[in-house]
Amino acid sequence: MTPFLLSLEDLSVGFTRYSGAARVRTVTGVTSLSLDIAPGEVLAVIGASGSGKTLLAQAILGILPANATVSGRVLFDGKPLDERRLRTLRGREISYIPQSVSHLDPLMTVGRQVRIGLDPRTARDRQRTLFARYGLADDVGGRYPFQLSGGMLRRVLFATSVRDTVRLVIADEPTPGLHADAVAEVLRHLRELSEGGASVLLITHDIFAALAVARRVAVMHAGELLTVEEASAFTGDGDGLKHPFARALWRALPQNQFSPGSE
Ligand SMILES: Nc1ncnc2c1ncn2[C@@H]1O[C@H](COP(=O)(O)OP(=O)(O)OP(=O)(O)O)[C@@H](O)[C@H]1O
Ligand code: NI
Repeated sequence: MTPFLLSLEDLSVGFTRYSGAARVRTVTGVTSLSLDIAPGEVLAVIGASGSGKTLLAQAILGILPANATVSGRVLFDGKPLDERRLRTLRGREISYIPQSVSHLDPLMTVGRQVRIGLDPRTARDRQRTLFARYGLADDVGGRYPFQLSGGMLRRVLFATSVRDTVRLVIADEPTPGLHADAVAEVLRHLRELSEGGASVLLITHDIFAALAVARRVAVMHAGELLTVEEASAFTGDGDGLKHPFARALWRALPQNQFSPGSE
């Protein structure tokens, strides 16, 4: 039995693009990516916009865009995560906190959306518990997404995606546009999930958010996973980082103010 909850083996995602009359071009979104996540581990994936982070999440969840082709293997509990297993695991053992609050249904009250997938007999009680956990007042359940603030919508997304049975949480950019307190709150929720035993894959642009919760940080660039670094190595001048790209990324942060010629 593998010690890993999730293993990606040589995962690639490509797109077919039609340019001109019949010329077909394949564009790679993710190239030969291999990665393991241990039970209860928080692993962050960082990388610039377009580096393939969301595709990685979508490949694991089996929700890639229709024009994507995928190869390689995704193992959950050491067994291939095929469409059939995904159908039973998604929303129960594997949950997804999507990049955009536009994943919420604009025409359904947020309370109903939080109750989707819950046992109908206990759904109302569970909703109350989840709302309390994420600091949402009870009456918020009767409102529609457009009636809530961005921060409240983020918390609703957590409430819709988090179940007691969850073993893997994939959070895609849960913090952009939030003020510092709200970021800290989101990170605290992710940490709580991992303390409860779930593995967390945190996708983010924000390296400091990543370092606040993750033990390891995977660095993506142009569809490739360049390196997986220990979070503790992102310190000082980054000498402990294995990969030159990770060192460059770290040193280029305005917070790290390395004067030219200081190396
Ligand atoms: N449906 C699609 N058709 C063609 N190309 C796509 C499609 N979806 C994504 N791509 C391409 O794949 C690459 C990776 O996209 P992805 O959404 O994974 O990036 P990302 O790292 O999540 O970026 P961001 O930080 O902006 O969310 C991009 O270059 C994008 O143009
Ligand atoms: Ni993305």
